[in-house]
Amino acid sequence: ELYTALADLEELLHTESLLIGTLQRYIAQQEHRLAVAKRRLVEFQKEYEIATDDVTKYLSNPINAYLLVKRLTTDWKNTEALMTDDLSQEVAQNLTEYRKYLKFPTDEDLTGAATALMRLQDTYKIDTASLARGELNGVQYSSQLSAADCFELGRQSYNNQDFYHTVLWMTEALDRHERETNQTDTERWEILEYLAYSTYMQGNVRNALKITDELLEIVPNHQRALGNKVYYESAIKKGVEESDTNEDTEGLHDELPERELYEMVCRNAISPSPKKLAKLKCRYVHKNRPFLRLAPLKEEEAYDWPRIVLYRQAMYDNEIETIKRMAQPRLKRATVQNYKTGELETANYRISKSAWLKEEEDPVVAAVSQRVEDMTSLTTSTAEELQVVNYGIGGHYEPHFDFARREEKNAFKSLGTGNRIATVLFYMSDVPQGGATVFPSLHLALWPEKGTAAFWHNLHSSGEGDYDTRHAACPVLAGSKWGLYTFLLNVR
Ligand SMILES: O=C(O)CCC(=O)C(=O)O
Ligand SMILES: [Fe+2]
Repeated sequence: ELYTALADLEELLHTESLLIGTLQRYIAQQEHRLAVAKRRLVEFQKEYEIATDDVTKYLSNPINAYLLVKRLTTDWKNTEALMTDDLSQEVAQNLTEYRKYLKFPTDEDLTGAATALMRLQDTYKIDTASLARGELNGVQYSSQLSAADCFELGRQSYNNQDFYHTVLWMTEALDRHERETNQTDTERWEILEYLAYSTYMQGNVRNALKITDELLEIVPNHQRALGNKVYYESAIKKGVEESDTNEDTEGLHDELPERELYEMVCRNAISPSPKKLAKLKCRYVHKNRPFLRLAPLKEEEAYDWPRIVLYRQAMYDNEIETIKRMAQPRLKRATVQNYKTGELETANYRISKSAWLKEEEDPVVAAVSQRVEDMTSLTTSTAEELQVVNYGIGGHYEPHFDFARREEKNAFKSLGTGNRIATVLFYMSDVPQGGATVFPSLHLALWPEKGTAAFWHNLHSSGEGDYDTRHAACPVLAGSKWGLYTFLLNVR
C-alpha cells in the first residue's frame, strides 16, 4: 500500500527516474539502428539503379559481379542482423531486473489512489472540472488531467461499481476530449459507452438512451450499444422512470446523518456557535515539573464539555525531526481491531501508516512521554507506546471512539490493561488543506498545527465511555499529516 503515505511515494520517483533512463537508452539505440539502416538502404538502392540501368554492361564488369555477390552475402547478412538482432532483449532484461528490486505500485495502489481522489472530491465538495484542472479549493497545485486520465479514473470507479463517480469522470473525459487538440487514444465512443451504462445504473434511462444514440452515430454497428438501445427503449415504454435522487437535505444539522455532519465539519462548513466559543478559556500551566518550569504550557480550551484542550508549542522542532526519523523506516499500514474477533486488520475507513516508539529507545521519546504526564496529570506507565502516524493524500480515519465499548470483549487483552481514559495527540506537521481532527456531534474541528497537542478524556469519571468524544481524522487534501498519539489507560 504505497499510496497510504507520502514517504513511500518518494521512492516511486526514484523508480521512475530509472525507467526514464532506460527508455532514453532504448530510444537512442533504436535511433542509431534506424540511421544505419537508412544509410544501407541508400547504398543498396544506388547500386541497384546503376545495375538495372544497363544490366549486361554492369554484369560484364567482374568487379560489379563480385560486388553484387558480396551485397547479397556479407552486406545483406549484416543488414539482416541489424534488423532482427534484438537489442530490445537487453532492455527487457533490464526491466525485469528493475521489477525485482525497485518499488513499483500495484493495481491495488492505483485503485487506492483513485478512491482517495473520489473521497476528497466528496468530502470537500470539489467539482470534477476543477479537480481535473489540478485545482483544490481555488488553489492550483498540480498539472491538469487529460481526457485519458479522466477516462482512467472513470474506469476505476466503474470497476468498483461506483456508477456515481463513473458518470462524473466520464462526463469530464468527454468534455476534455472535445477540447483537446492532440486527441488521445481514448476514443469518444468508448467514453460514451461507459457513460451510457453508468447513467442507466444511476437510474436515468432517458439520458442513457440519448448517450447510446450518440454512440451509434459514431459506430453504427456497435453490437452492445444496439442491444442496450432496444433494452432502454422498452424500459422507457414500460414506464420505468428515473428515480429522483435529489433528496432535500435542508433541516436541522443535528438531524443530519453523521456522515454528512462529519464532512461538513471537515469542510469548515459548520462550527460551534459563537456563544459556545466565547465561554472557552486560555491559561498558562505552571506546575512543579522540570519542563514546565523552563517553559510553561499554554493551555487553550477548544471545547468545554467534553473538555478538549490544546497546548501550543508542546513539542520542539528538533524533537519532531528525531521522532519522524525514527519512525520513518518502521511505518506500516495502520490496522483496526475487529470488534467481534479482536483481530487486527486493515480497513478502508482508516488509511494511514503508523509505527510505535518505546520510551527507552531515545531520550526524546522519554521526554515527550514525560510531557504527556505533565499535561494530563495521568501516569504514562500504563499508556500504550507512542504511535507515530503519517497520513498521505486522501488518508483519513472515519468517526470512531478511542475507548472500547462493553461489547468489545477482547480490547486491550494483550496489554492487560483497562480502557483508554484519555487521548493525547501531537501534530507534527501543518497540513496545507484538510486533515482536521473533528468531533462531528460537537461541530468541532481541530486544525493541525506543527507542535500543538490536543488532549481529552474518553471516559466519564464513572468509567463509562463519553459518546460525545466520537471523532475522526478528515482526509488530507494537500500535503501530508504527521501525528504522534498516545492513549492513557486505566489500570485494571
Ligand atoms: O489523526 C487524527 O487527527 C486523529 C487520529 C485518531 O483519532 C486516532 O488515531 O485514534
Ligand atoms: Fe481516535
